[in-house]
Amino acid sequence: MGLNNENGETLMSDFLRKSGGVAIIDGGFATELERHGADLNDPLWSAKCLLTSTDLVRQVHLDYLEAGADIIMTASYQATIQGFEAKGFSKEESEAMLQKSVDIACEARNVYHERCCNSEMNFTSDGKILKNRPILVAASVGSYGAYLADGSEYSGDYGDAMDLEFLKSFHRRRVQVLAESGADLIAFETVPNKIEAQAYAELLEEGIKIPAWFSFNSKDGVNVVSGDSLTECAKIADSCKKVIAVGINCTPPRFISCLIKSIKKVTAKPILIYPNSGETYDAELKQWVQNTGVPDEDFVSYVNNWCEIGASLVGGCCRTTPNTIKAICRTLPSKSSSMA
Ligand code: MET
Ligand SMILES: [Zn+2]
Repeated sequence: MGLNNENGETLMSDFLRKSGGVAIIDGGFATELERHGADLNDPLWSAKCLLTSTDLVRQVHLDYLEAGADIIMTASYQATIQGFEAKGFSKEESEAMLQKSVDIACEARNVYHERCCNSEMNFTSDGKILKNRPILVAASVGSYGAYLADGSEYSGDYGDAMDLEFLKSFHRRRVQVLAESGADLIAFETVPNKIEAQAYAELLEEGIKIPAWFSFNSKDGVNVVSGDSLTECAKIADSCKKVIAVGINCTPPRFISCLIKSIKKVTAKPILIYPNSGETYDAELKQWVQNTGVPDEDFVSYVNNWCEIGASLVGGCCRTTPNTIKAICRTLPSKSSSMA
């Protein structure tokens, strides 16, 4: 199953239909690698594992598929050519690393489909989901602020001197390489401001052959993290033909319903939602602070409401785990009935 033809929109609606109306996105990726012991204190963050622990990357993808995810996102969130070059890699080697992030996710999908074919049950006794279904690989692209790793990913503040052409040239080659990598779509994640959304939209118009989604983050339930208007950001996504879904990630669950309502006012494209656990990230301490986190059951208690008011792709971001994804699957009537 791919979305890579001229008509990504039709294919997305087809995918959603085959997924039972709501598709499930995976959960936190980098934080899950950390939970398995990876040390990601590095400017490359999760992409460091593309250099050191490819087996773990593949395993985490598989864990999410076995938890019920219909879409897995590659380990390329913070994989930038500039970031690899700063570590002494050549341009060719850096591009090969981006390709590798997609190859590993595709391998996990193949292994998963084999396991499904070899299993007579849609469920194993230890609670794994082995149901043959369409799976998409989304090539993750984090923001310029994520590359800077200085907290601007959550402030959206790139300074007054920032301009559109700079951001386009920063992202261009990575987006081109990922678009040719065999991924089904590009996931622009945690987009912190309007100028970066505009840069992505213009890049997509430069002959990029696969569709994309735009996912913004918010810290007040009203605007995106920079203070730019969410509706203006979502309008940029709406006007771009290559964009097949718009939504929110890495934002506390309590803000989500309000954000869905704002997005819905300006687009008819499918809305995607993958909040974090609600804990806050302290950029100075480089730690998650467990003051406002919600347990999986509470997170999951919101999910049906998000779908009722308009979300059609739901998953989790930082600090959510395969257990969160399993719980999302169990709570969605369309998913749980097909598992019985
Ligand atoms: C800071 S948001 C990170 C998003 C990325 N997909 C991950 O889960 O690692
Ligand atoms: Zn996150």
